[in-house]
Amino acid sequence: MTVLEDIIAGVREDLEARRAGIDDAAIRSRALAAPPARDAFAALGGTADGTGRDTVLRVVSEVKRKSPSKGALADIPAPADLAREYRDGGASVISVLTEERRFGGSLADFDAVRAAVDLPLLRKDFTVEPFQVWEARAHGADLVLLIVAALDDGPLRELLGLARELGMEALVETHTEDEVDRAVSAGARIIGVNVRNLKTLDVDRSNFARLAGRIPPSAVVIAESGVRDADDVAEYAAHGADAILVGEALVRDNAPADALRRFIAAGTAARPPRRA
Ligand SMILES: O=P(O)(O)OC[C@@H](O)[C@@H](O)c1c[nH]c2ccccc12
Repeated sequence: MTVLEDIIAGVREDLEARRAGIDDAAIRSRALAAPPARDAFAALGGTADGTGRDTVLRVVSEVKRKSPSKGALADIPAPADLAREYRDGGASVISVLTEERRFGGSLADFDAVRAAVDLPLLRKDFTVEPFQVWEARAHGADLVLLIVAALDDGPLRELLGLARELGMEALVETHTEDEVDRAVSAGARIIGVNVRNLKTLDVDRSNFARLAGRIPPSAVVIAESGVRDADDVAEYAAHGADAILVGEALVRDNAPADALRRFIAAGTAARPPRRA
């Protein structure tokens, strides 16, 4: 069993436990009653013709307590306070991990962040069932995560379609050429290249440059994982990242807002001219 399969088995068990407490009809009506989703694609600089590439490097800042590769990363007594720091530092989107077993996240963390800031929020979890998409919207999410390695084409399209029906977008995460091509043909317009292989947890930053060029300019390209400092940000930006997704380096920093400002400045300065 790969790490990814192992995580998903736990996610499915936890999902069944939550479903015992709230039925499908109830979660759907909560989702439909929630205030409308914010436009995450625009917040990330996306435009239909790709002109967003002229603008600043955007950051998706993550609330991440622990990870399967590194264990505990930071004590986060109040996710709402961290979220306000992220907002003040210029985050475009905040990602909140809700996977409990390996990442120490929860929907309670998500709710706390939702109550504290008005930015678009990514519900970061291993989304494998439509119920999780309804649930995300019911909690005020604007984006869900769809990991191509975890989904066949049918479910990938179905979950992406449902997210959009509910007014949300999806961050469609890839790690190989084939996954990028599957994301593009499914119609994804926010595509992440995760330099961490979720089957082995190995990080290879050079993967980003290799894969980013396959993504059409109409999509927002997000470099995910492995940012240690402003030099890493500049490198991703130079290779075509419109945005970066950062967890560890921000949660470990005593002044995350300042770190964010440095990342945004370094990434914006390194961005190449817009691709034709
Ligand atoms: O902490 P890092 O190295 O900055 O990585 C953040 C983010 O990319 C990582 O948390 C992540 C990327 N894809 C995921 C899928 C599920 C859970 C977590 C992730």
